[in-house]
Amino acid sequence: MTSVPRGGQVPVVVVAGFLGSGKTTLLNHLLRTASGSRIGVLVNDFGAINIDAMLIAGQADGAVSLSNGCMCCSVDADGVEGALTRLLRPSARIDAIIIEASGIAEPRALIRMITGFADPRLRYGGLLYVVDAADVHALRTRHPEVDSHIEIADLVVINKSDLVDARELGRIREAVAQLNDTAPTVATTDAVIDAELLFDARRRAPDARPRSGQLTFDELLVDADGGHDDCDGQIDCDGQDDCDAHGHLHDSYESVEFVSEAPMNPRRLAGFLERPPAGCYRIKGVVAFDVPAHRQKFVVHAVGGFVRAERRSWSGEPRRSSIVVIGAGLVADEVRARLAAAVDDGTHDEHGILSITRYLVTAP
Ligand SMILES: Nc1nc2c(ncn2[C@@H]2O[C@H](COP(=O)(O)OP(=O)(O)OP(=O)(O)O)[C@@H](O)[C@H]2O)c(=O)[nH]1
Repeated sequence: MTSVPRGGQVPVVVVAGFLGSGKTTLLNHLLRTASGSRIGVLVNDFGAINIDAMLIAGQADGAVSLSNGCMCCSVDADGVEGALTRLLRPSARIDAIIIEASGIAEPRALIRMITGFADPRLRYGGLLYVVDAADVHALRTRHPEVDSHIEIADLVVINKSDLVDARELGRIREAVAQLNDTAPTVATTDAVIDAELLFDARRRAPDARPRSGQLTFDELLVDADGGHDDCDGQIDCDGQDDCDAHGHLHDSYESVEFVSEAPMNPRRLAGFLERPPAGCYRIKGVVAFDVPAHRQKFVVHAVGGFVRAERRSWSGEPRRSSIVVIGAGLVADEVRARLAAAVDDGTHDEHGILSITRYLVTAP
């Protein structure tokens, strides 16, 4: 990827990759490790509930989240432009901006949107494309358009390399190189990459005022009139030049959201994650259980056949479960009915929590 020129333009790096490949994990890693740099983050999630923004380190610290469907296709690019403009104001003193595209965004349209902004303080910083090592071959068969995304990447991160052996990793590298022989590839577990690959983290002038890490949400919104976009969870696409979207991945994907104020039953929720409804590819959510010693916030993920859970603390937000199910051909009523059946009805189940805790990973 390119480094920041002395002129001081802020690079805008797009992080894209299919559903569940590890984009949020990567972003979180960068936010945790690039402590010397101030990174502005735009998160674009698919669906009305922005789970990704909830999962960004520090509870959306420094994140402007745009839950208006697929960013590349929002008719009104002002939402993105406005957010970028806020991040670019001098008082924000941002070193780099990362846009996490939704898992079914069309990177080309996003890149055109960024390069189309006539703001001299901004420069396109490249496309980082994340692939899931365990799924990339099947994904390319299912969605051949992924090849064209890899072709235009400036850096390809082959994530989840822990799930494949060295020979398979070699095959994936070869396949990526056949599509794109100029972009470097990095094989990672838990998307651990060096921030220097994305932008020059040493850019700050020696006499610059000390900075206190990431911007807070409030700092970002300080001069935001209207702030976040009016979002209705719809994907708006009018087929403009910047949005020759027909044939985009999101055409065939939809999401179903489920929110419960009552806690979930761990065993039944685990059953849902392990045997997802027909057409489901991806499930993610934050979940509350009413189980002694397990009343923390559980973050649950299912991608393909893989389930993962993390335990975090609630940081002031309501103890509520929010789950997003993404797939093709989902029957929304059935999905919601199955999740409703996984709400805790008070049935005693002494060891039920084990069906979730067995999937716990230590947050990287
Ligand atoms: N085994 C394994 N799991 C990983 C790795 N990186 C991420 N994951 C898990 O994969 C799941 C999806 O990761 P995310 O970072 O949320 O993926 P994403 O690309 O942001 O997903 P979408 O927002 O749905 O597109 C989570 O359960 C992660 O913990 C890895 O290197 N190995």
